[in-house]
Amino acid sequence: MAAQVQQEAALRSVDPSAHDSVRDREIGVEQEHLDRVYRRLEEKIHEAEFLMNDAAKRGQVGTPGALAERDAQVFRAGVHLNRLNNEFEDFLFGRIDLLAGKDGKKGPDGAYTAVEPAEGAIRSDNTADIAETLHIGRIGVLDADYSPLVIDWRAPAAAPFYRSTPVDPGRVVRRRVIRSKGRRVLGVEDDLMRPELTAFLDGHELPVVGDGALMAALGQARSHTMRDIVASIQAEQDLVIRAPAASVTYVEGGPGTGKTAVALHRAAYLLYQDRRRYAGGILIVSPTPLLVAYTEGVLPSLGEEGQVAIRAVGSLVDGAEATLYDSPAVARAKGSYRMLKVLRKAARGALEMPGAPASAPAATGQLAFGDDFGDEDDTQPPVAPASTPTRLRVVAFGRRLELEAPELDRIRHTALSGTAPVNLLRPRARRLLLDALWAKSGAGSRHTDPELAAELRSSFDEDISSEDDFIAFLDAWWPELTPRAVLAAMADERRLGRWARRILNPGEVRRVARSLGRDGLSVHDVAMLDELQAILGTPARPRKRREADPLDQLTGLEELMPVREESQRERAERLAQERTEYAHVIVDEAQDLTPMQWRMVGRRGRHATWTVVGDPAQSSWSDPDEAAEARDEALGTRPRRRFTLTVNYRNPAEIAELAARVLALAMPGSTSPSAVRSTGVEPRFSVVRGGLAKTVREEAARLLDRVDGTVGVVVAMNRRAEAARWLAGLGERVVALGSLEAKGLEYDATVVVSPAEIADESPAGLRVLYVALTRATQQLTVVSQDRDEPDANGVPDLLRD
Ligand SMILES: Nc1ncnc2c1ncn2[C@@H]1O[C@H](COP(=O)(O)OP(=O)(O)OP(=O)(O)O)[C@@H](O)[C@H]1O
Repeated sequence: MAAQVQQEAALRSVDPSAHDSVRDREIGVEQEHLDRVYRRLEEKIHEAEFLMNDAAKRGQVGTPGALAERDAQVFRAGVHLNRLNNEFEDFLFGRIDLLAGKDGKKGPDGAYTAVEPAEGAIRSDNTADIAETLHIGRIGVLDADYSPLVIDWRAPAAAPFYRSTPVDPGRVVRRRVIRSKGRRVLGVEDDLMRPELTAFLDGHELPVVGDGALMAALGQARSHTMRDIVASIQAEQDLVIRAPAASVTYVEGGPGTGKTAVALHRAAYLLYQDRRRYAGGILIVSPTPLLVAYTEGVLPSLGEEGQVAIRAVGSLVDGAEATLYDSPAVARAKGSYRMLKVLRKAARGALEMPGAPASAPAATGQLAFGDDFGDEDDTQPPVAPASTPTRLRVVAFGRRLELEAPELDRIRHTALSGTAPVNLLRPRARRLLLDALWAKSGAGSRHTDPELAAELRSSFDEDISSEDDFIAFLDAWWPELTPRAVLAAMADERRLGRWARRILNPGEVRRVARSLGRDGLSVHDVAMLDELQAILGTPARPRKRREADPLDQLTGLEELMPVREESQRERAERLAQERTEYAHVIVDEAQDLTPMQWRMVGRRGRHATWTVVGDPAQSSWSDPDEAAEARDEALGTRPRRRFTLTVNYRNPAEIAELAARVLALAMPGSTSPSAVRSTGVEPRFSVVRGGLAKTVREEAARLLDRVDGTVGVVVAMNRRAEAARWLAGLGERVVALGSLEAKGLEYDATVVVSPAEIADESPAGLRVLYVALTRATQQLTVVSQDRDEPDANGVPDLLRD
């Protein structure tokens, strides 16, 4: 509540009488500053280049260390300018005007460190002078005299830009957001933190321009990619972004409270704080490829690439990419802890059917999902069980030795006792076979001299191990199993039934087996593959020698300039690809991870610090308690630091209010976040007339006319394909998506089709409907069919007050 009061006060504190001439003058002021920043950067490049040329001419290269430092300086300045010119639309985006501080201490970035104003900074007639002005940008730039021209947004001196509120303003009098493109300043928006104060800057009263930066940002049309919020991060969000990285930072908040945005900005902040530590990589786990695609531009816009991997939960295992959704019943079986027990049995049981394919069919790698949601009744041909050798025959010392099926079974059973990874037990099984054959041969009892007996035994082992029949037998009887092969083996209903006895019920066995017989992998299959990899283990292989990397040989600047930049990025990408463990793991939409997925993600952060963001009210997983247990297991005993975000920046109050009715049904007693703005546009209710397709198409077209940006049409999962057809020809601004795919995304306007259908499609359906209803930034239309039981105004039963 306190946070909301602060927000509202901040938003009211704007001078409405600001004239365009004042605005133009203030844009001019900021333009001058931006010009100075660019001049300084160019100066730095020239300085470095001059030093280098001069040294080269005179042949005075100095120490190798000094030369390398100078080369690096030129390189850094070049990269800076390049990035400023090409990548950052709004490199300089903020400014704060501050009162004099309590003491005169300066920090490493050249700014005063005091947070509170000095006594007497505000005179008794409520006037004051601005003592310090700081500009905030995506990277820091110092002037020739080391005074700060631009402060990096992640530096401590930039914190008041985000933290100051009218309730707790600190030294900040005016906070300004600057909009620029390339080298041109386009606009400014001010918020007054001390509206009661008349402040002077260089003898002139401080001018105030605009309607407030946050509102300007929230009112902008949406595109299909997320924007960074670096210019308007709010105080409660800033606390999370800058929270110390130790242990686990746990963030909860309702829809639209900025959890995803905060998670991404936190990654950039952590890298800035301790780049060396996070060279070990930061992993961001996202629920869907659609959300990955939506968010992956944010970090590059903050100047961070390479060190951060954003991966969908279905793409965490190298070489596997989920392309299918499972039906709710199958997902429940595959995602729960019960599946862990089944996999352990399957990994051991699969040894008995070595004919299983070595790998399942390759995934397509597309972002689209298959259309098998709810198709449990499709019949799939069962996979024919392959045979296991049931007898071992070898010849030793001129005698034929045999082991029959019961003996082989006993040996396998002994070899498999314990929990060691199955693939690592092959040497043990081999030894047990040799022991049994040796016993059969009776040779051991013929020699009483232990030394002679040992020698004989050793040559017996050597002879047999090199026999082709024995090698072929071992390969067939104890093959090296791959996770894919075991998963494929589980597609056989009879086998799966054996492995899942008393764990899954017969209906679950049938459905899971059928789902595993399809082409392609589901998100839940990927977690199973990862678990199997851990259960099976990878036998050690002889190491390949690493090829010499020509980059390791580079020393001179000519090579450094053009080659190094490109190749370092390539190398970072390669390393990121190869990485399986991370220094920090950020889990977005954490409420959706199943126990099996938590185990998979946990393996990637065994030694990591964590940031976990989520909203239990949006969970599409049916058993939250089981998931919480798995989460706690993955995070271990690390201490938790908890934050709650309370303000909804996405939905106008009119939409948030409607969604809150569903929240009351989905999670009675929970509170929804308070919407930061209202648009005066109530949600629209439309009842199907002349067919569902026609109605939805008309409503989507209507919204396309009313908003500048995107329109999302959210349908139950099994209607995705037909919904895409309904919208054909309406253009790229409109998309159809299944209820589960809507997670984390947002649109200017949405059409939610048949709330009852979405609510009924899974045990977590009401929470999924809550997600669907909270995707719009401006307008929402709800289309009802008969099963929604709309009233005279078209309001469906589920959404009535
Ligand atoms: N401080 C801010 N300034 C400007 N825009 C903001 C701010 N905070 C959040 N937003 C915007 O609000 C919207 C919602 O943010 P985000 O998607 O991060 O919320 P969320 O909590 O992850 O939502 P959900 O739980 O529904 O996925 C985004 O458009 C984001 O850019």
